[in-house]
Amino acid sequence: MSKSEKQKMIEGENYYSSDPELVADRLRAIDLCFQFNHTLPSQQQARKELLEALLPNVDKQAEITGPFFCDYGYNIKIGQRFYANTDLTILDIAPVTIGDDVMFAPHVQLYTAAHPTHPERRISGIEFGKPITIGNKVWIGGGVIVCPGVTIGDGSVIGAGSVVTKDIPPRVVAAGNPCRVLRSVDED
Ligand SMILES: CC(=O)SCCNC(=O)CCNC(=O)[C@H](O)C(C)(C)COP(=O)(O)OP(=O)(O)OC[C@H]1O[C@@H](n2cnc3c(N)ncnc32)[C@H](O)[C@@H]1OP(=O)(O)O
Repeated sequence: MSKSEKQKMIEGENYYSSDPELVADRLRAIDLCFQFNHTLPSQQQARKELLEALLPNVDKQAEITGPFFCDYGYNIKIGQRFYANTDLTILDIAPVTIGDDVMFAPHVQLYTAAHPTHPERRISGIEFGKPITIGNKVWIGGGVIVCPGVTIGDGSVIGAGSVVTKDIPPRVVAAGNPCRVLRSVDED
């Protein structure tokens, strides 16, 4: 049996996002994001239920300030004691895996989504994703963009405004565009 466009998307193969199953999944997710983003901060139970419906693979105690945006929701896994400050965007075409005790500052953007750089192939509508993995005890500073395929090691810190284009090892402070290792966290 041939793979569905959804299977191809999750497995990082070329796929078409115009596939009806994916269009329906995205509509469901962005409706839930919209509803979540239009609750009052004090509507704690409603916010919790909306996040649980949107993010079935995220620890139920995760704290996401909002506004929050994602494409599908079911491709995002987050461990215990997660906190995200305002305006988190996760384009979860491919799996996004976040460990325990992770903290995001405002305006963090995780992009698994990619399009061909070749213009004629790009306008054909074909696209693909690459997974993003963030280890345990990571702190990501304000305005950071994490590009497709990147892994950030356990215990690392990413400085504000960084664009992370390549893997970052465990237990380092890294910053800049492109993001480079500055020092070990153990020098603190
Ligand atoms: C939930 C929440 O998190 S809300 C809080 C939001 N706060 C933030 O997002 C702040 C994030 N913090 C940072 O970006 C900090 O600069 C850190 C943690 C990355 C680095 O802090 P420190 O280890 O104290 O580094 P320090 O200030 O000594 O700078 C060391 C060098 O790195 C450079 N540097 C530090 N941060 C950055 C950065 N974000 N981008 C580029 N370069 C940087 C400095 O300019 C300095 O360069 P130099 O050696 O040429 O002078």
